Amino acid sequence: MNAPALLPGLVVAAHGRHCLVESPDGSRLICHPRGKKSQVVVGDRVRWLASQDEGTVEKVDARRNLFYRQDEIRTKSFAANLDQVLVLLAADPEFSESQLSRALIAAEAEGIEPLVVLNKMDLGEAYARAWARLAPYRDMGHTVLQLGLKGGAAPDDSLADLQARLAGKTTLVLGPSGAGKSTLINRLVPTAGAQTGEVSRALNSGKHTTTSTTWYWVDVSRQTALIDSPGFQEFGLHHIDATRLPALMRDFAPLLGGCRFYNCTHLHEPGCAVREALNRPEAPRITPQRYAIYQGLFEELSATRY
Ligand SMILES: Nc1nc2c(ncn2[C@@H]2O[C@H](COP(=O)(O)OP(=O)(O)OP(=O)(O)O)[C@@H](O)[C@H]2O)c(=O)[nH]1
Ligand SMILES: [Zn+2]
Repeated sequence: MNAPALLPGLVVAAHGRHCLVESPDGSRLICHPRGKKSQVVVGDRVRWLASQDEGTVEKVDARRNLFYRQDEIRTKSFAANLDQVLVLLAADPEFSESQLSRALIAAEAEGIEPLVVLNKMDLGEAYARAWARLAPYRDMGHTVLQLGLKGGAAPDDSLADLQARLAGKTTLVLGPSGAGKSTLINRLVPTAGAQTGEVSRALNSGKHTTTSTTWYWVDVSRQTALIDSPGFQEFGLHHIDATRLPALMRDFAPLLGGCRFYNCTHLHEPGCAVREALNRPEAPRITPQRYAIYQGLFEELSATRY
């Protein structure tokens, strides 16, 4: 007897020991990974085998990239095969530069293009302040877009610009609570509610909890996808070695090689090009905020791990 054929599929949600796999025809079914080797994450392309009304994931295709972050001490969440990461911030609540920097470093480490978006354009003064705090990120070469999802501050133009950048791509959407992540997804994905309902019914046996990472198709032709992932607050970078940090920070990277010592940590060495750029008024510059973030992360990632 021939071995049964493995079927191709895409992981659109994962929860505990089971996941939801979508076939090329759009149909979805619950699969269980076979053994530890086939641990899957959202965005994985897999080969699966039907078994009664469910299936088993037999093989995970090689990943183009894998986006890591750490929710708690031990729980890590991932998504794979991403084209870009959208970090959604808002004028209010005030965003944390540390969280933003961590997300940017995590994306850079996997070669995934980050896109920073500042929402709530209608909040005049607070918006101007938040936009100014993002100036260093624009200067270091990040794409930073304006967005107004509510309040009539030219919202349609800003949304159209963002939509054009998402088209045909798979984008992971991250952001602190209250920035407008759900508002954005509901605007871009008219069927988001139905898609979420289907996933929670399949994976959480009826409980409407959106605690897991979820894939949304934006268009009926299934070319554009958004992945919604909770847990931006605790953004651990434990998979990154401290010495890699400067190369992953776009304001630090161009200065590397200008230090007197080839293995400069940029913390205390004389003749350090990074520290010379600190407080400089014009580019290339390192702001005190970014330098403090680097110092903190360096210490965090150099600490002995058990
Ligand atoms: N003023 C203003 N409020 C907005 C805008 N976009 C979203 N909001 C509001 O901001 C609040 C938070 O939006 P959500 O979409 O729930 O934010 P979220 O990021 O999903 O937050 P969590 O569900 O806590 O993760 C809601 O009351 C929205 O109506 C905007 O452009 N301007
Ligand atoms: Zn240095």
